[in-house]
Amino acid sequence: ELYTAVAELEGLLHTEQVVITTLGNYIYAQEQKMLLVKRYVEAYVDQYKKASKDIQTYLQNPINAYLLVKRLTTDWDVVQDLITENTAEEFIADFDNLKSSLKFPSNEDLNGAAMALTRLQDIYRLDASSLANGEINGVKYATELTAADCFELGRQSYTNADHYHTQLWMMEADKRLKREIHQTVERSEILEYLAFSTFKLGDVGLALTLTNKILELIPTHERALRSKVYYEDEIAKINSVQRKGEDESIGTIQNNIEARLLYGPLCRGEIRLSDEILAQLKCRYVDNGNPFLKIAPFKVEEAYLDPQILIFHDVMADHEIATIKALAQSRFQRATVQNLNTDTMVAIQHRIGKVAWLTNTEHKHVKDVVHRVEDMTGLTMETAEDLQVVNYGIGGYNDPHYDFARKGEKNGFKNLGIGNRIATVLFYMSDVPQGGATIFPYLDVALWPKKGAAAFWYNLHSSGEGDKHTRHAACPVLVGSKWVSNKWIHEDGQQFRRPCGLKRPSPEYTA
Ligand SMILES: O=C(O)CCC(=O)C(=O)O
Ligand SMILES: [Fe+2]
Repeated sequence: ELYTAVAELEGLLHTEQVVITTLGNYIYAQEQKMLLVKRYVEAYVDQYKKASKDIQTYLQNPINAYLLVKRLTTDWDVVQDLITENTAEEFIADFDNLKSSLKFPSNEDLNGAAMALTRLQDIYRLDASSLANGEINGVKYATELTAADCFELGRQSYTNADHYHTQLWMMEADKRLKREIHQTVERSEILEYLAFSTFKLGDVGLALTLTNKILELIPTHERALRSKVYYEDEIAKINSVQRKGEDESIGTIQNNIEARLLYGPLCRGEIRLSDEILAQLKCRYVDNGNPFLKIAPFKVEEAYLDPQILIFHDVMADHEIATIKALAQSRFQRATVQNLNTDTMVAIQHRIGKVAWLTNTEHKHVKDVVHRVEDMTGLTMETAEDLQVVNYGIGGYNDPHYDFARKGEKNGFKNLGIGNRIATVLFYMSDVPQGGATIFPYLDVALWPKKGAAAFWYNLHSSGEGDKHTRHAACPVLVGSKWVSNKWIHEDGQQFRRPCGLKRPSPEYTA
């Protein structure tokens, strides 16, 4: 669970630093030992050369005779001790200590980090070759991947039964391997995964060709020999009966990819509102009739009119952000969201970010922010939920959802007042260099995080019905660390603030 938030990754960098120092010490100790052994060898060579010139004369000298015997007794003992002395053991003990005292990522973390990369690949249409070059959208951010790095991405995809990405990354691994002087992985291993994923994706013919390539490299490769027979059988079957559809897992994975591609264009910023709509959107200063706000009114920008989505600029100060982040960081848990489809595996995966809830009484800055929400919206905070803080790491996202609870849905609202979530105020507590937009797929609206700004919209029509158009999602973070906080406002207590009716009133603001 470490990979989800950039803040957590910092701990791993510390681990790496300690690992580097420990390994450096180990190498130094080994080198010192080898230097000593080398010195003994040099002395042996030196004397041996002298002796070889004239063996008889050399051995007739009692000093030489003594030295020869000494070299092969006590000196040799020293050398032997040096070689057999296990300096490694000492370091192994050190490493065991490190393991228990430092943060080390698990295999699950590795899988999560790899999945995050493949998810970003889909949504932002990043091709494997550029990614392997360390490039994201033309900007070089990272070092190049080796064939082994690509191979591991493929292998992680394989463990998730994601044959599509297995194939992509094994192909990239093979391409890179050809250019490597010091080869980082065995070609036969790449080909094996490549053949299997290719088969799973429906191309038995190519799977067989790839398997034959393995056998060219290693004619006795047992698994390849078995696969060859199997693939040949499959081909024979296809030739007799038209082969039925592939196994379901591929369908599901491809559906997932479809789902991602559906909102990919919005996440990539490829879709813009029409000029007609844009022309109607305005910016203004708003004081909501509040005398205090006359002096410093809110700067409000309309992001959409129906339903109304407003952006409030500069409504969270840097020092408030710092406090809220610090409070949240101390109690992060992996985000969980209620899931109606009961597929628990998926439940963890449709939102990846760390979540913490902050109460008003925790810190003056939290209280100030919540009070500001009341001024911004004109709605009571009496029945609102605590402030929810989220930090999305690389690849962190939130699938399309409604903030309100639908009929028959058990709501998992925190500190809930009675009633549904009438409105959402979403504070952006960081800028995000690439990715991380909040998108409204039905409206073609994408809100790009801007530190200190907040988005505000009503989730419910004034009748209390959920507004279907408010469906929204958080696009995966491509580069950076995204911090937001949600203030969910409830229906209860808003009766005199937002009169109910059958039609949605546009919130009234006095400019
Ligand atoms: O992070 C975002 O941009 C949206 C978050 C969101 O929709 C939620 O937490 O309910
Ligand atoms: Fe939401």
